[in-house]
Parts: sequence; C-alpha cells; structure tokens
Amino acid sequence: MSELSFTLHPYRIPLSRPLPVGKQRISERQGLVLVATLADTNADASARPLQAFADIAPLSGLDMDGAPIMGFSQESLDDCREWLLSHLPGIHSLEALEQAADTAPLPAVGWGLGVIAATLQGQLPAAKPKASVPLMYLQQDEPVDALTARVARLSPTTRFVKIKVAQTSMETELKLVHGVLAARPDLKLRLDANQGFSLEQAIDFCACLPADAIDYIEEPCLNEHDHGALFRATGIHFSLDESLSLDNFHFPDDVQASGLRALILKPMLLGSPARVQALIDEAHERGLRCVISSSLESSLGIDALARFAAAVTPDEAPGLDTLDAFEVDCVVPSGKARRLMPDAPSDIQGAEIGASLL
Ligand SMILES: O=C(O)CCC(=O)c1ccccc1C(=O)O
Ligand SMILES: [Mg+2]
Repeated sequence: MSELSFTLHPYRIPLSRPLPVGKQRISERQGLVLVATLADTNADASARPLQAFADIAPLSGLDMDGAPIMGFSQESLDDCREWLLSHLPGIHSLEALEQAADTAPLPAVGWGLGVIAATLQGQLPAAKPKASVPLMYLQQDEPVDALTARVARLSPTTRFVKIKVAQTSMETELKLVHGVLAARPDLKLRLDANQGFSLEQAIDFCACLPADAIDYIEEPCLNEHDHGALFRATGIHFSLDESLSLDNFHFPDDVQASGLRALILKPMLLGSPARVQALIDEAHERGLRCVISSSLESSLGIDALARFAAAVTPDEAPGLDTLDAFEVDCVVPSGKARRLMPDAPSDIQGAEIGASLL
C-alpha cells in the first residue's frame, strides 16, 4: 500500500527584463508549486518517502501594461488553484493521479499532475538533452547591432537560433535576420511571427530571406489558411504553436504539400504528458517534426520540460531558453544566487513562495 499526499504553494518571480508573450511583454511570472509525497505504508519508518515537484503556471493573467494576455492559456491561475484545492484531497493513489492528469479540464493542471505521476514512477529521465535553441529578440530600444553581437558570441556548436519577428518594422527585422546570418552564416534560423503578419506582409518579408537558411517560421499569419500560400510563394516552411491548443486544430490532408514542417509543443498549454505524447506520435507518423517549447515556466517547470523533451523528442533541440530573465530559481537550481523552496516560505525583493494552501 502506498499513500499520496500533497502541498500546494503559490509563487511569484520578478523578471529582470520583460519577456515576450507574442506581441505582449510580461515583467513577472506567477504559478503554483505542487509537491507530492508518496509514503509506503508497509515499509519501515526509515524508508524515505518519494517526493515529486511540479510547476503549474498557465500562460494567462496580465501583461506588464495591465492588459490580459491573449492567445495562450484559456484557464487562469485562480482556475487552477480552485480545481486543485477541490480535487487533490480525493487523490490517494498513483492510478488516481494519472487519471486526474488525463481528465483534468485545465491543461496546466493536467500537465503538472502528469509530471508528478511520471516523476514518482521514474518515467522522466534524469539526463537532460543537449543545449536548447537560443531565443533572440530585440529588447526595447536595442539596436540591431547589439543583437547580432550577441549572436556572434554564441558557442560555435550552436546550430539553430530562434528570432522573434513581426514585432517592429519589417525593415529593422530584415536587417536583423541578415545581420544574424552575416555573423553566423552556418546557423539555421527558426523565426516566430506569433500570427503577426497578413499574407501580403509575410510574403514581402519571407521573399527577402534566403529560404535555405530558414528552418521554419512559427505561426506566420494572422489567418491560418494563409500559411500554405506563403509556402507556395516563398518556399519557406512554417510551423504551428499557439493554434495547436485550439479545439478545432487538425492536421493538413497533405502535409508535404502544405509547407507545414513542425509542431511547436508547449505542454503547459496542451495538457497531460499522455496527451502531448499522442500529438507527437500522430505528428511523427505524418512526417512532422516536434519541438518541445517553454511557456515561460520557472526553473522547476523548465527542468521538467527538458527531461520530457529528452524522452519524447531526443533528436530535436527544444526551445527552452527563457530562464535568463528570472530573478530567482524555483526548487531546481539553474545557477541563480537565490532559490525559492516550498518548505521555506519567503518574500525577498518581490520573489515569493507561500505556505501550502492545502
Ligand atoms: O519556443 C521557444 O524557443 C521559447 C518559448 C517562446 O518563444 C514562447 C514563450 C512564451 C510564449 C510564446 C512563445 C512563442 O513561441 O511564441
Ligand atoms: Mg511560438
């Protein structure tokens, strides 16, 4: 017999510089740390209970201007907290936990519960994959040269770089992409427009780029029906990210002809590991690549994503380069001076973790 118990801790982490969420920016991140303890009631008292931690942090709430974050998680952090507070007390076994992960109506909760279940069953590998893909975007008032200088300093073993586009003027962004390629002609670029272009703009932009240096462009057009036309006009492949969490997502009938090259999977927006795995299996069957990607999780959440990516997409570099701006680590160290720990509630300069709500 084994017995599961939980604690649930709210946290808030300020960011040292704003991070992009599509066209919006956030200056802090909030979430919940779920801690599960599995006590083996048959074992002698010296047997250590197993513990597992998960970050539950839907990508919703307010941006740095106080406007609601649009286009990512449907559920709020309050929704997650309420669901967990009412359902966790009824979960006593790993079987019940897995079932809750797969049936929870809130994707962020499904992912977090599933991470706990997988951890307690030793299903998340300890080894993390090789480096993730560096994320590059122009910070406010930053000149293009400063960004290309950052690219020039990347490790020579770096093969891919991700660049945010459709954020400022097309002229600036073309200069940026060409500047990056001038600094490192060997790089393959993953561009991300977050649905920021009309078809006309996307064609104008992509027509000025060397197609063989572009791995793909994520969510190029506001209207998803325009992506195929962009591919036919420019030969540049596209990938899908935020539109995957919509209920009406379906694979194109002819993937090769459509220009779709990859799915960018943000598990925090999609649900339980089993659900994400099913999407990956179907994508791979259709010849599509799958790239696990961050939803701006804390170091705890990024660690789970890195392990998950090592297990499910071992040949693909994940997009997890979003921890830099976090002022503190959370549970899992990533090299920062301070770390939030759920057994030591604290509030230091705006970074805080609370006592359990359960
Ligand atoms: O995918 C990556 O490499 C990093 C994560 C990322 O870009 C992102 C992070 C939060 C919200 C949206 C996005 C995005 O891909 O558009
Ligand atoms: Mg994206």
